[in-house]
Amino acid sequence: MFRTIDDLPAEQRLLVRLDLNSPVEDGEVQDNRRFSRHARTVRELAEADHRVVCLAHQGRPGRDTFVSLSQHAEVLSEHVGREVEFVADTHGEEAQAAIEELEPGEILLLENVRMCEDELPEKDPETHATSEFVEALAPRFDAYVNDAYSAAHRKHASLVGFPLVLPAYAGRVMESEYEANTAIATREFTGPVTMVVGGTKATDVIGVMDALDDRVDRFCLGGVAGELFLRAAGHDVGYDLDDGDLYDDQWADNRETIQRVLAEKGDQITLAVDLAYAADDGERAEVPVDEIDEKTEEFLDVGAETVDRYGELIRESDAVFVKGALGVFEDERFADGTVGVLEAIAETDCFSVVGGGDTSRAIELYGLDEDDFSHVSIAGGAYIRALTGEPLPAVELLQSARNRE
Ligand SMILES: Nc1ncnc2c1ncn2[C@@H]1O[C@H](COP(=O)(O)OP(=O)(O)O)[C@@H](O)[C@H]1O
Ligand SMILES: O=C(OP(=O)(O)O)[C@H](O)COP(=O)(O)O
Repeated sequence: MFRTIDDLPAEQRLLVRLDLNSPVEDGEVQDNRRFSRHARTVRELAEADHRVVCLAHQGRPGRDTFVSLSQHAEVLSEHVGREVEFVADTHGEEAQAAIEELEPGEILLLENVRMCEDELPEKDPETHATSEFVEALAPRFDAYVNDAYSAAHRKHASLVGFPLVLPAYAGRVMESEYEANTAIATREFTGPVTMVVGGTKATDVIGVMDALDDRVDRFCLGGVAGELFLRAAGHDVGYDLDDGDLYDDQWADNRETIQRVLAEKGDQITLAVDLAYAADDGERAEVPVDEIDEKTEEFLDVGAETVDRYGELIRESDAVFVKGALGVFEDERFADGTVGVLEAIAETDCFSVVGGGDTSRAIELYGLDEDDFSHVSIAGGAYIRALTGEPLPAVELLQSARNRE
């Protein structure tokens, strides 16, 4: 394991890496769970009289979401309940002056770290540790805290460079995400383990099923990926209507794998028995999968019978993991599958983890209580990698930093 902020000496000058990467609409940064989660770490550090200098990224160069972090400082400040000063500089003179002026308990957010050209190239930690960026900032601090679990799959300077040159600690988000997302591999469960997999990306679903078939007793499928598996099982669904582009390319790329997974792990796989679509009057309608001779509708959710069956399986489970939505829950008419499954989980006392940036959004959208789940992840790509057992470089560095001491 790694050291956490419980192990920090008193009154440190801390460089704290957060992941505040957020949706941006019409130039406006949207508040989301990443702010509230990281605010807990930042508040705890400030209340302990550390000097807290935060580093974070937003978007990628060339994209609309690549904006300054000035708005992030305001949103973060509201969640922390203390002023978060912002400086429009990553590591130059202005940033260094603001860092020097900081008093114990004060919080500063530096500019979008991806505006610094040393940050983004994926390089090994040793190279990043000797970059101008890391060499300019590191001497200003006593220690480095990484709380950016959801970016831990990236080998960027701010994630892998500092733990080589500063004592390194995990923040509260890093700690809780790591523990929950590796639970599927590390915890012993006494009863059945169920995994609900959906969403739009077949490769994610296949990767999870391939990596976890010895840990998971049954997979409940939905979403686009679920429809592709229905196609592999011989149903006349899982292809694009007209000019859609969700199914056919994924089918061409993954057909053999989906068929292999279905053949090898069929006993563990539960597929939808009914699907939902928008009828001519715009209302939700459902059809049993066995009655579909030809796909004439765009299926946007699993049906009520499927939700009942998945609910039964969840109630029998000792642990449930969720990756990907069962339908287009952003449209209220097609939220029944995703919300029905989340409600079933919330009502049980099984160990539960809900992940995937989009899927976890359904929790607040439909008024579910986050506390009814063991863990709601704020990670997307890192969550998938954790489930499939792929290493997260920034986490490994926190672990090796501890071993070096
Ligand atoms: N049948 C479907 N057709 C189109 N989109 C779907 C369908 N089912 C689920 N989705 C979409 O999948 C998205 C979530 O998928 P994905 O990005 O793979 O998962 P996450 O980011 O939550 O891990 C949701 O935004 C939802 O609208
Ligand atoms: O939002 C993030 O990842 P996610 O979309 O997989 O959750 C992280 O901030 C990483 O961002 P990146 O995928 O631009 O490197």
